[in-house]
Amino acid sequence: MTGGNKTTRKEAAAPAWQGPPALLRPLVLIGMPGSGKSAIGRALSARLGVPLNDSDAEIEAAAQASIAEIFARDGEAFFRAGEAKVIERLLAQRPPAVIATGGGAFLSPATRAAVAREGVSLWLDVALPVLWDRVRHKTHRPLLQTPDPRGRLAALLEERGPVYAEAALRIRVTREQRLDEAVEAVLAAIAAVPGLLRDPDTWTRSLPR
Ligand SMILES: Nc1ncnc2c1ncn2[C@@H]1O[C@H](COP(=O)(O)OP(=O)(O)O)[C@@H](O)[C@H]1O
Ligand SMILES: O=C(O)C1=C[C@@H](OP(=O)(O)O)[C@@H](O)[C@H](O)C1
Ligand SMILES: [Mg+2]
Repeated sequence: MTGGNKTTRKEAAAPAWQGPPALLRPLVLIGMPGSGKSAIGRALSARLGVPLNDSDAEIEAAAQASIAEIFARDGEAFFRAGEAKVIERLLAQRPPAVIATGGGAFLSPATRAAVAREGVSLWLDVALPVLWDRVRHKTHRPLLQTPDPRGRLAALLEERGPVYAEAALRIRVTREQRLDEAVEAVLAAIAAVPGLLRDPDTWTRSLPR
């Protein structure tokens, strides 16, 4: 630990963006629970000066209930239908936002088609042991409230991996990578996509060497 000194050189070199919204199309983060969609999405949106829309948070606000309550009260199918509608709506919002999806959202063929049409998808690919360490002490994910949550997580990764692989972009995030480093890796990947970032050179020039 570095104690209370929170202002590192890297943080000082990467302030929140003050210019016009940098994204020209929505960027849709996909991946397993614990892959960092919400956390990376939040930091990346501040970096780019665009809104962060988290589909789970939108659903919770609309239903005035937590994801766990919605699963228990209305069932997963109801949640999935709401999730698909919310993502369609977020894709149409302007200025284009960073959209953090829930881990199961990209499994819907209709959602995959809408994302490919309107935006750019990016898979945060994180290995099972890292995912497990991040989610094991959390209780807000109903799919993992089972007698064998690690087994469930492994099964979900096995089943979903080939579908996540359909994303336009893929970033492998390792255990060693800090959140700000993962954000820079995402930025480098999206700067290489034509028509996604305004003035992509601005972003690649600011990357640490
Ligand atoms: N690159 C990273 N390094 C360290 N911790 C991370 C990283 N990405 C995410 N986390 C942490 O892992 C946990 C799960 O992340 P979260 O963003 O909620 O994942 P998701 O939305 O994909 O389920 C959070 O506590 C978050 O702060
Ligand atoms: O993987 C899933 O099917 C889910 C992931 C959760 O979001 P995170 O991926 O942000 O944890 C949330 O949407 C819900 O609990 C279902
Ligand atoms: Mg999330």
